Amino acid sequence: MANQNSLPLYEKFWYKHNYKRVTESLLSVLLLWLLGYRVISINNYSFPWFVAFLCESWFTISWFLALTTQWSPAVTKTYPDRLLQSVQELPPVDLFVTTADPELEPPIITVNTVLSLLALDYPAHKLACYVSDDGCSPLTFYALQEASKFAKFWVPFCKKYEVQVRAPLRYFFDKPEVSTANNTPKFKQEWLKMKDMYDQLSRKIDLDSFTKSNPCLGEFATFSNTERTNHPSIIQVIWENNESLADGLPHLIYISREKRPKQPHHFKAGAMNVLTRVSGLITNAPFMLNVDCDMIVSNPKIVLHALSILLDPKGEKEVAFVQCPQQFYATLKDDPFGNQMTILFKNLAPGLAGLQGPFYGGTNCFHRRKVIYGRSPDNIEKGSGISDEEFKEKFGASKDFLKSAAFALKGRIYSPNDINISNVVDVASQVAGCGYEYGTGWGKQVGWIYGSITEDVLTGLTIHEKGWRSELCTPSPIPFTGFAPGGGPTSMAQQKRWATGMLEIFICKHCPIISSLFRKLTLRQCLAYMWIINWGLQPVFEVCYACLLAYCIITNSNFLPQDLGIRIPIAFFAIYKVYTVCEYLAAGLSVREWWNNQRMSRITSMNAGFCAFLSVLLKLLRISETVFDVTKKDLPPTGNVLDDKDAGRYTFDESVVFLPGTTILLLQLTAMVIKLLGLQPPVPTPSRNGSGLGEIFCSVYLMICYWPFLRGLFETGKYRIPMSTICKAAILTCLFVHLCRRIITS
Ligand SMILES: O=c1ccn([C@@H]2O[C@H](COP(=O)(O)OP(=O)(O)O[C@H]3O[C@H](CO)[C@@H](O)[C@H](O)[C@H]3O)[C@@H](O)[C@H]2O)c(=O)[nH]1
Ligand SMILES: [Mn+2]
Repeated sequence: MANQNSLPLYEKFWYKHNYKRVTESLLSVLLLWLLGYRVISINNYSFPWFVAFLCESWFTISWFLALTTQWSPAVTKTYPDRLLQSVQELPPVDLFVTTADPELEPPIITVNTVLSLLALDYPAHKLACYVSDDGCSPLTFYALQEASKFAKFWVPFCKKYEVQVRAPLRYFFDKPEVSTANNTPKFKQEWLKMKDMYDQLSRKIDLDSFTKSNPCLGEFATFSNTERTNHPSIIQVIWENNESLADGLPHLIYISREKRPKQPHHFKAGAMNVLTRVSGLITNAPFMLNVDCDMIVSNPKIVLHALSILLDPKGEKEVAFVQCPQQFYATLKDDPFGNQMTILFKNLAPGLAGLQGPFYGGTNCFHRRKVIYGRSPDNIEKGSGISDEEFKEKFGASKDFLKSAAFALKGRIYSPNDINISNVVDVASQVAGCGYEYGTGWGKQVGWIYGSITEDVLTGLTIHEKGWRSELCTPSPIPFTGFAPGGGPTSMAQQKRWATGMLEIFICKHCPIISSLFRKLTLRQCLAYMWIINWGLQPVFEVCYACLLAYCIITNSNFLPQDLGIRIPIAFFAIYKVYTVCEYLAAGLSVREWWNNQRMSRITSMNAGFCAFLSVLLKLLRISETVFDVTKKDLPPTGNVLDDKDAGRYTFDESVVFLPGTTILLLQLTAMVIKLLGLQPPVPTPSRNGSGLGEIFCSVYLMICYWPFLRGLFETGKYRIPMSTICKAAILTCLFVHLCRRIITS
């Protein structure tokens, strides 16, 4: 462990962004002014005025939540060289990869992630890579076996030539890396050989050719008679670093936890808990890095950077986990689907780093094992302080596991020289069984916490509420890159899952407000959590606001001030748009990208967010349960992405997630038609004005935001909104118009 007197292994700097603060304060004043104006103009009181006031109050709250989250951003700087000088021996680190479905997550992607982990710049005998396969797929197993054979050539190649991106998929298809070492004929020869081997590997693990080759024979016999949701635990040691060679290959272990149809398996959180227990029995490293199957390491020194924080004398007492940012690779130009979240991450992550620390993002994160086992920062020095009985109740009945957990909690490294991996496999199968957690603390006090399909944020929250901090680690080059989901259905499903998960957190006993009042979550961190939870709440108000627009035009009433007060929302709108454009330009992004994000944030919120709200309502009413739908991961196109005209086109499917948006669009169109044909009723009270330019402008603006949907009404194939959705939306629109008419005639 680090020497107490040495220089800090990492430092944190808070930076000021006065320009941002001034503009945002000005915008806040405008928002408050608008609310104040609504309250004092008694003459304007009406139903639309009241609804508008309600929605705008909510938008103002959201604005303040975002404001405090981003108010005092910080960055950390790590010093891995100091780390290497100050520690006698580097600690072991367990590496976890999760995959769930060989069709949605092609094994070649998982293989690349695993290869990039095996090739980390860290002593190989201190690393062990565990792959959890929730798909129970012989192909994934076979792919990993082949990958480990390939790794014997690949890893030395990477280390010899200091390759930076150690995933062949990217190394061979990106622009060639330039370095002095790779200009020799020898290098070129080896490069060609590696590329050839990789091509063979990818051909072998292709889904179609594999299915044809009857995969249940020989080594794959364990997979015969298994179904994805009904099979015993399968644990296979694919590669064991027998002689503990520092320059060999890390252990590679395949795990498919037991699944039975009637037993809840808790999706990814359940998989993570199995990984934690199995690795606890085998290597029991005090630190664990977890990545999704598509998150490739693009900075091989990342472990050293993260450990600089975790082993720093101060960090050791306070920091529970180190989160690296999520960025995407081979993304489409100008972010047509608004899902690369560049600006969001740019503001949010440092903002959080300046508070209690970044949220746990589910991937690219280094955890301390004892924190995952439920340790609080204040009982670090004290013993575990609980009886054997309680200990067993918390961690389950496996004696071997209890022993390893006791070691981990004391922060001691389990000396594995008496452990022969192949011998522990039996015990490991037991802790990977689906009955193991029954009646224990797993998922409640220990491990990844159950109850939300964004288990990551929930687990991070339970750690923060114990008083731990977390840190952001952003060395250059960026440590991990993943694949951004495609547009349309995939991205909507993901956004809906996130918003649903956030709401589940809001209604569970770890709700940030409770945690802040009664536990150790700091107030501003609580507001930051509330800000992301708001992804599932704000959509309700957005949908109301959009309906209000149509209502005002259809009934010839107004909700916007018609005197000089109109200048307040106009000023807000103008300043906000100019300010956000500048923010994009300053980050080196285009105006197009800005616009795509502006409009997509309306679309995702009103569709995915609103549906998430409804699905949580259904869960509360016990009508349906929420599920974790895995995001489909597409291989990056081998051709030039920029040439593919269709790549950025919005696609639809039958999912109800598109219904709110389609309805809102039809409503605005109907309102416009009513206005243009002069079908609006006369103004109800003569002392009032009817709907004005303001309402028309807002409605037109909304339709421009919904451009992909507008096109979707007339396109063909997957670019078209399905007829069934259009019909449902049309029925809802008719109902709404009918209701409006009823209200005015009554
Ligand atoms: O039953 C399941 C479902 C998912 N996964 C794995 O979980 C990971 C994340 O799933 P993905 O479909 O890629 O979801 P994303 O929305 O891209 O993931 C983000 O959001 C999730 C929470 O919703 C977090 O768990 C992820 O870490 C975070 O990257 C993948 O490796 C999956 O293989 C499982 O292991 N078992
Ligand atoms: Mn993902």
